[in-house]
Amino acid sequence: MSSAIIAEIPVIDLGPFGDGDAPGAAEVAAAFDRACRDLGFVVVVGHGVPQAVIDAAHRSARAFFDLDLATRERYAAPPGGFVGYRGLGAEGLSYSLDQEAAPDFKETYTVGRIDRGDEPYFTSQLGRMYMPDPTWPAEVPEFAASWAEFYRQMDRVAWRLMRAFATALALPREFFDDKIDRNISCLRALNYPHPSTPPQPGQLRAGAHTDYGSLTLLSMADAPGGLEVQRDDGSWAPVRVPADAFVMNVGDLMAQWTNDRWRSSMHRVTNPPPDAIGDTRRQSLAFFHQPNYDAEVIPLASCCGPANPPKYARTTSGEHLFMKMTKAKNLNV
Ligand SMILES: O=C(O)CCC(=O)C(=O)O
Ligand SMILES: [Fe+2]
Repeated sequence: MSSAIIAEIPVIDLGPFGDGDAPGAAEVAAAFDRACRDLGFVVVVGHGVPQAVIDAAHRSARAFFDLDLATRERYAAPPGGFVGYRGLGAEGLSYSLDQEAAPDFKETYTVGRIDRGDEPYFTSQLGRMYMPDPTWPAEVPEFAASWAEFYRQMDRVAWRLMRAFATALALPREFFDDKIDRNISCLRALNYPHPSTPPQPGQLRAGAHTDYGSLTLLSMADAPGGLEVQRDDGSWAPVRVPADAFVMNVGDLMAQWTNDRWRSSMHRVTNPPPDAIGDTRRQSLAFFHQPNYDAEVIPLASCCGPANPPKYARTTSGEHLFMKMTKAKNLNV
């Protein structure tokens, strides 16, 4: 990792934040405010997720993608659904920004919220759409348990980050608690195969896009052809993290909540260089944190003023997600 990369994507230790009441909390929150005003990308260390939990989730995903295609396709997302397997070419993230290009050269496996209650919030038609039953590939026996554990741990990290966000925005630290206590986050493994033929014109591993929700946490195994974030001048900065750290990036809903004080930056996953040697397969695990589907998102008063009127109309977490997923062809509706 070059020092330029380290300098560009700040590293923040979440440990001293605690749950928002630890002595170092204010300092950690201030570091997030600075980073989120800048590129909106942070390398998070001290997150508390055991390495064994991270490794087990990666191993299960890898074992799934190693199954033959016919088996993988048995777990294909049903029409109109987004959980389960989606093969090469099923999705183009650039479409979510109305940019047509060749589809992403990736395959994915996704689960929605795992712990659900029996109240209407969960059992209603909307609840079932945003939180469909997860499907677990039987051929990888440890998949279900390793992913359920990883999901819960990531949910906890995201909850702490949202407390850091509230503190950073001079709100009561509990401000987001009741907006994310029944969140509709999804956990997705992305497998970028080693390409055996050159990419189609304009085809990337993942086209340029912004993420839709409050924040995204990414765990990745390093490989040629990786994540890049767009700088102000339009150029792209590589994002690399060690296997024990997560990349955190701000999503659209946080940008809207903060009236663009914070940035939901464009990012993409590039192809491996044509002269890359050996296997360039790459895998990442993304936890897309998405508030409760009925949580209202209205620019915060503390981020607006006479010189800075609200730029966004009211939306809800669910409405925003539905609109973006429909465009990206995550939902066949
Ligand atoms: O695989 C990665 O590193 C990032 C993928 C990504 O940005 C996404 O799926 O939203
Ligand atoms: Fe993304």
